[in-house]
Amino acid sequence: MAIEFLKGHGTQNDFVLLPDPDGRLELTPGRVAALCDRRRGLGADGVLRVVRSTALGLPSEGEWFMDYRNADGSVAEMCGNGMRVFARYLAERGLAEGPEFLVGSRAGDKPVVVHPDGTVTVHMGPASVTGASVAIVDGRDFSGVAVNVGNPHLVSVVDGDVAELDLREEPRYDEDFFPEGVNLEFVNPLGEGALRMRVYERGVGETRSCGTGTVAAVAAALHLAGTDTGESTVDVPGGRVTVTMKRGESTLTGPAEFVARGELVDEWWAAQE
Ligand SMILES: N[C@@H](CCC[C@H](N)C(=O)O)C(=O)O
Repeated sequence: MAIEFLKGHGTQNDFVLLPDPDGRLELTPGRVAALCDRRRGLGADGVLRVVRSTALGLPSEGEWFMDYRNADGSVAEMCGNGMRVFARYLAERGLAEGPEFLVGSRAGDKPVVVHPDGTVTVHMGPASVTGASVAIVDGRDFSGVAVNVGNPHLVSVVDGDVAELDLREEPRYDEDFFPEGVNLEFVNPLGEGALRMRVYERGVGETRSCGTGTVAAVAAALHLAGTDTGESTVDVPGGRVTVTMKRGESTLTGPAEFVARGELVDEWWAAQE
């Protein structure tokens, strides 16, 4: 059976899409890690399996479910950049009707709007501040705001330029506070309604963008300013997104691009465990 794939990205957070409407693929952690490997596979930060909600038996009112996996093969609740790419794929393939529709995720159903220029707005839902903790980079402590966007984040506003941080190794964090692991964002305010951000993603490493991370960053910045309402651009190494927050409810708008499509080699797929 030929297995189709597409390669796409949202602000250079890149994904392999696997259309699998009836949930027939045996998508093991080993196969996900092999697909995402930039030398022995296609290379990506994560995999987006395009599957009907009914095929997975997961509760969703949307016809389609974004089954997201990190590059190390782990499952995560939500991926904001992936959701934009996923929504554009459904719209362009004619699998979803109209520019506005619902997509299922492990963090709940997300209303999406695919704009005529190919950018996508995702209604991300609540971004909840859950406390305070500390990330340690290169022996330096960075206090941060913990934010849940369906998945866990710790956002640290940094005094110096975020470009100077060494994120080759995973920063340390309080494992008692984040028993499921955490995505770590480092942020510079750039003035009213503008942030710059770098991120070290759980299950991946440093990526060039993280959509849920940008929402967490804006929620944390607003929280520190004593509000839960506002709008901000977020510049990441891979581009720019815009986040709005209204009484803790968020939207994420940004690009969704496709690079390639093709078929996996059957023998290669079969050889992965
Ligand atoms: N890149 C994603 C987030 C993917 C999941 C994350 N690594 C986790 O484990 O929670 C995004 O754009 O939101």
